Amino acid sequence: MQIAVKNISKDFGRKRNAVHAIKDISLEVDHGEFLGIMGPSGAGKTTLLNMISTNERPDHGQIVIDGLDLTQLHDRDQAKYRRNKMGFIYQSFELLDSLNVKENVILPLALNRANKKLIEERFNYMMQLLNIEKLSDRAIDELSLGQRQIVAAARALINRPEILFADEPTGSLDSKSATILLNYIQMVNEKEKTTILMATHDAFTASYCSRVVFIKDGVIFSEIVNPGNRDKFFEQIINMQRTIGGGDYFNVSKNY
Ligand SMILES: Nc1ncnc2c1ncn2[C@@H]1O[C@H](COP(=O)(O)OP(=O)(O)OP(=O)(O)O)[C@@H](O)[C@H]1O
Repeated sequence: MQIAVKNISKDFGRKRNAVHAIKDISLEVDHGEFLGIMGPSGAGKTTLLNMISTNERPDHGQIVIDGLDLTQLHDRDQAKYRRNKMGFIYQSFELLDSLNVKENVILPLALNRANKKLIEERFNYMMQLLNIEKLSDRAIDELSLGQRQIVAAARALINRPEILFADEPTGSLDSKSATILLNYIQMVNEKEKTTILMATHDAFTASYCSRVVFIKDGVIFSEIVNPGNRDKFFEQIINMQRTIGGGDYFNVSKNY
């Protein structure tokens, strides 16, 4: 087991206005898993991801990764841990418009003061792996949304993170771009053995995972393991969404 989430809780606000975003959640994730986190809007998906990635501190409980209790680290050491071991992809890409594609992708290595040769090697490898070599010199505003997200994935992965966190990575993409991105993420999971934690409300996106945990109102409601067939898994996810309820997050009609 790589990640042990032990009895974490998180409240926002105070007293009468307090929101109990996460209530005593425990969860284990193995090395190389591709874990999906699903649940209705406001269920606590982003808060849970942010706590596991140390971007947010839990009020109670521990996050233990490879035997190290990250909740015991000071902010500065947590930031260093994130830089060295974790990669992030968000719905909004978070690329810097003032830099071109190459400059964006190599940024994590440049910030870590990696040597030039390593930067070139890793850059070429990543661009080839994700099939975006042609985009190297482009400006960010010359890219389609799908291309932007694959560039964001390249940047998240250039450091060879042990864990990739993806929060609604397909949320801004059309179905074709989403499919391309998900195939690349799955390939990276298999080829690089990167552990992936992905929050999504979209059943098709979640069907790429090896396991999906469903949260509702800040607690784990259930989980499903991919039976080894994506279509079947997709159906199981849809059925679980129906069981949980929770309004408009059912993205069933999306025709991929
Ligand atoms: N910074 C914050 N301040 C106050 N309340 C917050 C904050 N962040 C999250 N919350 C609340 O905590 C709960 C869980 O939010 P969270 O964003 O984790 O849910 P989610 O499942 O990711 O939702 P969505 O699918 O809509 O993104 C919600 O009720 C939300 O309003």
